[in-house]
Amino acid sequence: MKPTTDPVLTAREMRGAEERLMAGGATARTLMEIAGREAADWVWRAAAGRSVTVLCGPGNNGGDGFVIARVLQERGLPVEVIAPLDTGAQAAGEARAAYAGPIVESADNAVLVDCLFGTGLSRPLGGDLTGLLRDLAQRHAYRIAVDLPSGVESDAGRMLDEDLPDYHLTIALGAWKRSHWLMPAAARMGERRLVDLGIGEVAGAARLSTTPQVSPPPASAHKYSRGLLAVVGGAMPGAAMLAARAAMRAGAGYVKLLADYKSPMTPDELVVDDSALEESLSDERIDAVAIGPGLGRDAAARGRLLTALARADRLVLDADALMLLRPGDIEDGQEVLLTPHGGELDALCQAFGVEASDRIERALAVHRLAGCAILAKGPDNVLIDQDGQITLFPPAPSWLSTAGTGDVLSGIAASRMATGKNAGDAAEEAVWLHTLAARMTPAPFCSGDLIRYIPIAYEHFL
Ligand SMILES: NC(=O)C1=CN([C@@H]2O[C@H](COP(=O)(O)OP(=O)(O)OC[C@H]3O[C@@H](n4cnc5c(N)ncnc54)[C@H](OP(=O)(O)O)[C@@H]3O)[C@@H](O)[C@H]2O)[C@@H](O)CC1
Ligand SMILES: [K+]
Repeated sequence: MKPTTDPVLTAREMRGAEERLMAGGATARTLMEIAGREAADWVWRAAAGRSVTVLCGPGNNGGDGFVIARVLQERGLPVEVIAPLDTGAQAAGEARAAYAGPIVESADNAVLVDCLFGTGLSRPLGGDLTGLLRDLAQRHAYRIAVDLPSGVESDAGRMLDEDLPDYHLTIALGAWKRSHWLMPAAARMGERRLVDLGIGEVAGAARLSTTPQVSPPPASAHKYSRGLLAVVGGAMPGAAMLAARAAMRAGAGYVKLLADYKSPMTPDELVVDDSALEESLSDERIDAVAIGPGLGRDAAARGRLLTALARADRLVLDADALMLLRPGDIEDGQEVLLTPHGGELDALCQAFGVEASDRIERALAVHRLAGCAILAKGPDNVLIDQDGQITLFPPAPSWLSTAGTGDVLSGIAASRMATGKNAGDAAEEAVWLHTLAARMTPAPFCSGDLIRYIPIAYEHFL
């Protein structure tokens, strides 16, 4: 298992972590005081002397708001509090009593601090509260969410109401919540900061990916020792070619395209092997196989997929291969990475009889039933590695929403696997290489442009 140094928790895991802190002597009130003070530091910096409105809700998120308001006022900042609901939680009530400043119906200040709801939000806000939030958002040029923007459900990245405001800064308390890194919620949060409450590691929790370190080839390297990747082509040349071209720049020493076409666009460095698939895959020097981009979805394509699965132990399955995969295809002892986008994850769930609605739960179920690692790719990548560890990532640039970038990602992941990385590490490195290449490629770009920036991204992680 990877260390969960930066855990990403569900609301339930967060409550468990809070209970452990309390068993160690902390109280809800002391935790609120620490969280509120630390959050106030961030608000103080962002406000830079400007006036602040704190919107406080009925629970402990509202209690944090009263601490923030008190601390900012003690430091001399002009502060007003709006508290549209009665305070319910005991610690929050104490925090409210300790705040001596103005409580108003509405306010026009420079900075809005949203402490209406955090992880305790259990249902949509409804008309009055959404109206209030939208109105306040219009009146405040700079908006900060404490723990979570109100209206975000903690675990699945869902918005419980429509047309809620965007924020410039979101201050997570104690630990990241899954929705800090899942769309569509993550897109509303602006910059993210984390306040440490000493929660430490949480067994079984998701983790936030940290930047990888890749290596140069060892001094004694030759093309085979660096990893031979076979990309299995099929009906359409373009997508397999993209995956192969990306793989050539992501670490493998030798990339072969197994297909019966040679287009004028084929790079000189790419070896195209058009012999029968059984024969070309019998080369024992092959370290990993990538199959799916441009494979097709007919019986011949399914035949090529079964041949690849019969002949290779380490594979990346993408695109059409994911539409063709069936329960029982992957055998024990094989190391396989699936890289589905949303529609392909739907198809996998259908093929494997998975009914969960939460994306992470769906990916976990496919991981268990298919017996492999899975990278659910998109603007918010979710990785389940071979051991079931969930890893989330900082958001990828939205310019990646263009044809072929998924083929590039699976090509990079396959290249990393060919170098000897296990499926989970290969996928994690691929996401970072792909994301950084996208940040550096002049936009709007197409997937071919993106490929040229993979080596520059690689160099960055050396
Ligand atoms: N964990 C930790 O270590 C720490 C946690 N801290 C803070 O605690 C926060 C979690 O606090 P929390 O559990 O009190 O939840 P919170 O989000 O304030 O709201 C719950 C209240 O709202 C109500 N309510 C819900 N939905 C509603 C709706 N649609 N419309 C109206 N009401 C609605 C709900 O009522 P009920 O559903 O019970 O009817 C309940 O009264 C967390 O985000 C962080 O900020 C820090 O202080 C320190 C360390
Ligand atoms: K909030």
